Amino acid sequence: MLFLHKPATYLGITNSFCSHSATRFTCTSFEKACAIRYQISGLRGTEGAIFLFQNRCSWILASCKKVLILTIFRSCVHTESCFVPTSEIIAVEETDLNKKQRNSGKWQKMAKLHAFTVYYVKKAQNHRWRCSDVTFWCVDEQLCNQWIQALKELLELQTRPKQLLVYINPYGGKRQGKRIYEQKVAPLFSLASISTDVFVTERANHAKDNLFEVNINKYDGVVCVGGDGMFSEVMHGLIGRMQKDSGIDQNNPKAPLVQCNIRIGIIPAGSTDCVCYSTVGISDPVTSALHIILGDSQPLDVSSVHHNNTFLKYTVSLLGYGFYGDVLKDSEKKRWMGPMRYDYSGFKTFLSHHCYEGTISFQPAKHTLGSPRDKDSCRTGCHICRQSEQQLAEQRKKCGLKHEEDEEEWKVIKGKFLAINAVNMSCACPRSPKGLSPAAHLADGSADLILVRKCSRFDFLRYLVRHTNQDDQFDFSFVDVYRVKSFQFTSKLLEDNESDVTDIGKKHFGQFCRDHPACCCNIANSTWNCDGETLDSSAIEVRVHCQLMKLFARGIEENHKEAVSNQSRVEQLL
Ligand SMILES: Nc1ncnc2c1ncn2[C@@H]1O[C@H](COP(=O)(O)OP(=O)(O)OP(=O)(O)O)[C@@H](O)[C@H]1O
Ligand SMILES: CCCCCCCCCCCCC/C=C/[C@@H](O)[C@H](CO)NC(=O)CCCCC
Ligand SMILES: [Ca+2]
Repeated sequence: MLFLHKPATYLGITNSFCSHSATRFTCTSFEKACAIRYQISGLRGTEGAIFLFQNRCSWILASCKKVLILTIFRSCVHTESCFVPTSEIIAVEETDLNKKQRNSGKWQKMAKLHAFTVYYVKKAQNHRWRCSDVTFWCVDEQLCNQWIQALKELLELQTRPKQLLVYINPYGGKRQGKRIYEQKVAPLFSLASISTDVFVTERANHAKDNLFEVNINKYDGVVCVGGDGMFSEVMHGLIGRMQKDSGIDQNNPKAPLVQCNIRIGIIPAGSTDCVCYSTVGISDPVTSALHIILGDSQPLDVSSVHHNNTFLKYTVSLLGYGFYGDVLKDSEKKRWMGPMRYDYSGFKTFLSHHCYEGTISFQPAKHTLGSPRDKDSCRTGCHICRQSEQQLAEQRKKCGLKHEEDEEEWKVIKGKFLAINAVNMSCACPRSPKGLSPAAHLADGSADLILVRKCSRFDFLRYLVRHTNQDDQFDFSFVDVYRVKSFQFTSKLLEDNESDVTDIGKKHFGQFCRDHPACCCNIANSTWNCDGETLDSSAIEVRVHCQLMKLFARGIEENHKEAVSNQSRVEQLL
């Protein structure tokens, strides 16, 4: 149990909301406390933090402030302590004492007590977050209310969602979406006083169609419970609605799209959950719910895919031709298998070892500082993404929504490929923890284009295995990777058909290369896997739109080493 003294004193010492600058600190009589406070304020991440000291021995705080403060700090030296930034407090509630006292017999004999509970984010291993709580007790009702009021005011200052629109796909992944939402997410939203309008979808595209009709301005965000396919649906609904409301023609591949400011939260309940994993660092419904509650914001690049001036789809994770297109096509017939379908179809497609001939042309992304071969990955507060954000703002200032003519050079590559993968983000997921392109950025306005040329089955297996371990998957002579801002692809079959439409033999799908009977090259086209959905056209034109939308996420945080070392420095000071 923890007992507290007056909010002003406590918060003053610990550099919380009442004072952000050292000079405004007035508690000069407490020399030791002052010294501690000055040193704490020099630590990164402690601005505006309240410090909750967990202490196994319980005491009621006396009125003598000096003794009180020193007592707190002294008694913390050898005990557990933690500090919680105010931005990571979930809720503050008056505590139901009847319930608490039943659990703690010794307090029953005492005078009337008052208490409140602070719910906060506790960071665990592997980017997992949990809701933890600490209860503060007090004999003085007024003091207790003063604390509750002070903390609630502090929470009001945070910009957090209050009203959310939730779509649940009951059939995604292992068909657990509804249960996950009701048992793990809804109680947290209610604790954080978030109101929700919940739709359980009844068919594919239900959520997307609904987003064109609802009064979207009523909501601070949209939550989708499901996998990448469900996220894609919600994203298409929101971006499409935004363009429609602004009179932008999505069929024009060069149209500058209007940014979508309403954030999407993803509660993972699908088969791959790549977007969630790549933006949060883990596929875990409670962690995602807490990111939504705190009102985190992560901008995201979105690519548009067109064919012959017709809009096909948007993509944020994988746009893959060849291997991943074939895996998807085969796996769609096996949906009943659940997430296992990808393992089955993956193995089958690997054995078939088809390669496809075609031409890729692309514009290298010269505006961004990074390269796909960088050793560092995109992390929370990434400076490369921030630089792209600044460029975007400058460009908007200069041209507004006008389209800027793009004269930059195109590179052309012809060949036979086992896989052509374009990824807007790393595409990390539980199957591949560092993803298809570990150094790809979430919001730098570029995609990584990975070309896997024809090679032996054994070499392709070596390449695939590197998606699952720490080795560099680009360190192969048959793999090339480019950072691009746009690209086009045309299959050889289509090129031939366009140049010689009378050659009927070439239109026969499913045949193999006639010139070289032993060749694995498939005359038929593969299909594009666009974030887990197949595209009808093999010839496509792709353009990356920098930071077109936002998620309730903060990117993957650096390992907790830094946070832990901050905390232990605070402990040392105490
Ligand atoms: N009620 C529904 N009935 C049938 N299909 C639906 C329904 N609601 C949504 N869908 C569609 O189901 C598709 C797949 O859903 P979802 O992405 O949630 O699961 P998944 O495919 O198992 O996971 P992942 O995309 O991560 O591999 C989506 O494209 C979505 O449009
Ligand atoms: C011998 C060991 C070889 C193991 C190779 C494992 C490689 C796994 C890489 C996984 C990359 C996933 C990229 C994300 C794609 C999503 O947009 C999409 C929709 O959810 N999922 C798939 O297409 C599902 C794709 C699943 C492919 C297996
Ligand atoms: Ca990107």
